[in-house]
Amino acid sequence: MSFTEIERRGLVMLGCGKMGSAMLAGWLKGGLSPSAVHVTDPNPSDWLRSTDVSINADLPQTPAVALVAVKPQMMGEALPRMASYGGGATLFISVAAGTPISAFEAALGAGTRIVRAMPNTPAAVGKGITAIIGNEQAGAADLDTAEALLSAIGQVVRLQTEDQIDAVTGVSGSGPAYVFYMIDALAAAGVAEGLAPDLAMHLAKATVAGAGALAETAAETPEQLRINVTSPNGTTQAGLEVLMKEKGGLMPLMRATVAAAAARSRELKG
Ligand SMILES: NC(=O)C1=CN([C@@H]2O[C@H](COP(=O)(O)OP(=O)(O)OC[C@H]3O[C@@H](n4cnc5c(N)ncnc54)[C@H](OP(=O)(O)O)[C@@H]3O)[C@@H](O)[C@H]2O)C=CC1
Ligand SMILES: O=C(O)[C@@H]1CCC=N1
Repeated sequence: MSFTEIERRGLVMLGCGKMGSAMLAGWLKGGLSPSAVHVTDPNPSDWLRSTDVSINADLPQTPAVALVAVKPQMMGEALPRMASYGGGATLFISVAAGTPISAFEAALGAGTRIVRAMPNTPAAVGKGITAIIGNEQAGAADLDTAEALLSAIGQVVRLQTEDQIDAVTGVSGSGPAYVFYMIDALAAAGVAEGLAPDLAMHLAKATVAGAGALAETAAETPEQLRINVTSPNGTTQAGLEVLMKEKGGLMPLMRATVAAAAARSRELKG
């Protein structure tokens, strides 16, 4: 399936909140015609209204793609509206945490082509990462279509098995929230050391953004990049002796954080 087919048959979005809007912004920026996009959402945002996409109007009969971006808790209410698209003519892409492919097959029919995806919010600036996995009916062309669509908002990785998505959710789906909290924590620590709040936040944001960019592009591993910052018996060593404590340090804390998020993802399956 090509974008030409999406332009011809349409793309339907069920739910267009934070994640849906991030993706839609990427697609519109990438050249997708607003007239090809049909959104169903009870509370369209001002941003969504400012685009020329069709909102809560008549939907195409057999869109090329139906994107499901409602909260998992709303799925039971929202999905039946898409039942007429089941059976194979439309490719479904779901970004919902927790909701397994089997739940879509049960609601939409076993012949339905479904790609389950786990993106993250840096998608809003084209810096997302999305993991995808298809059901048996989703062929190579469907995965290529999903990857092409999701590439508009960042990187795409393919999974081997659906159960990997719980750990992916715990790492990269929820991960931006951990990093944002770390920015707050770093800034608050700067304020506690006497810096003005604005300056502390500026330093914290730029440090996390810069370290992230360096980690992504440098040939060295994150471990080596850390070593590069750490002068023997210097300031970083003093700081890391706290952060890297075996008990109560960041490693066990992050392990417990990701485990809790992944466990919640498994739990959402119901
Ligand atoms: N936010 C994130 O970082 C990530 C989210 N996800 C997944 O993306 C999905 C959406 O999350 P997010 O964008 O954050 O949530 P939002 O609440 O921002 O967006 C969901 C949207 O769906 C609307 N909605 C509710 N009920 C229906 C319905 N019956 N039919 C159509 N639309 C409906 C909501 O309206 P209203 O506000 O009125 O309820 C809202 O606008 C979730 O399943 C989540 O697991 C995946 C990865 C990352
Ligand atoms: O918190 C959540 O459940 C969603 C899934 C990953 C990020 N946000």
